[in-house]
Amino acid sequence: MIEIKNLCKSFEDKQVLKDISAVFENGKTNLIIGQSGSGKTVLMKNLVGLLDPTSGEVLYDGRDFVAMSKKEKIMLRREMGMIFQSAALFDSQTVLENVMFPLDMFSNMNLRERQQRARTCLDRVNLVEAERKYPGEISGGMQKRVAIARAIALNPKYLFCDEPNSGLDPKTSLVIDELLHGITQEFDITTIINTHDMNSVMGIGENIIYIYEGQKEWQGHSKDIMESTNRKLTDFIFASDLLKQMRAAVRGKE
Ligand SMILES: Nc1ncnc2c1ncn2[C@@H]1O[C@H](COP(=O)(O)OP(=O)(O)OP(=O)(O)O)[C@@H](O)[C@H]1O
Repeated sequence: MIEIKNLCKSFEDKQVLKDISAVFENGKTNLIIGQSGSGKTVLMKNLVGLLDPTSGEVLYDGRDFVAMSKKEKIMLRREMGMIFQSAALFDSQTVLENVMFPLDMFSNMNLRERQQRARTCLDRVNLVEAERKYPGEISGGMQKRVAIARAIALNPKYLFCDEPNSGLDPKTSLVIDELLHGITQEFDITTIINTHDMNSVMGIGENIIYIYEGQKEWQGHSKDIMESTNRKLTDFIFASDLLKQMRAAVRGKE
């Protein structure tokens, strides 16, 4: 579980995050949503330590991340897996080598053990057959699955995903969402996903935090969205006519 308390972040005189408190639960897919420029990326960067909050607390299972020494932060980072918007794979390394990379860097395993662990992770994302291929030889969806396999190689307690579905078609996005959701439950990970994808919001939004102009405007489950009377949230979620009609149909049936 990750908890943030009264988190504020300013750049010079511009306040981007305004007093955000929230809990991101383990075993659940926690989603951060909001308009472009609302502060989602800045929030995620404060969580993983790429930015320091101006004030407030970030607690990893009660451990105060902001107050930690550099060495303690490095230790904690080993418990974090990250999936970036672009899959961020090494083009000159095979799929297997890419997944082995964090094990090469941070584990004491011998080569055989590292290969075995990487294959187990590739198996979890149904990609064992691609282990000898290079990133340039596989599809964008497959690259994302390799990135997921790499992110779980060290058995992370916390998983951060920045726009995991960007550039993917809806069907492939669904595969990625199901994978992230499945892994989160299976390994009881605290997963935090920064997303614009409304299919993800409705499909795997177990704990959604809606940021509006740097403030937490709403928090809840995707099931609560249909019933919500929060105008800022519904204007954002149901921005398209199709979604507006779907909502009207659901509410009409009640
Ligand atoms: N290093 C920085 N210095 C100054 N301002 C910054 C910095 N990083 C972000 N900002 C500002 O913070 C605000 C929030 O940016 P952020 O990237 O978090 O938005 P976002 O919600 O992730 O948007 P998007 O959905 O488009 O990625 C923006 O106004 C941005 O210009």
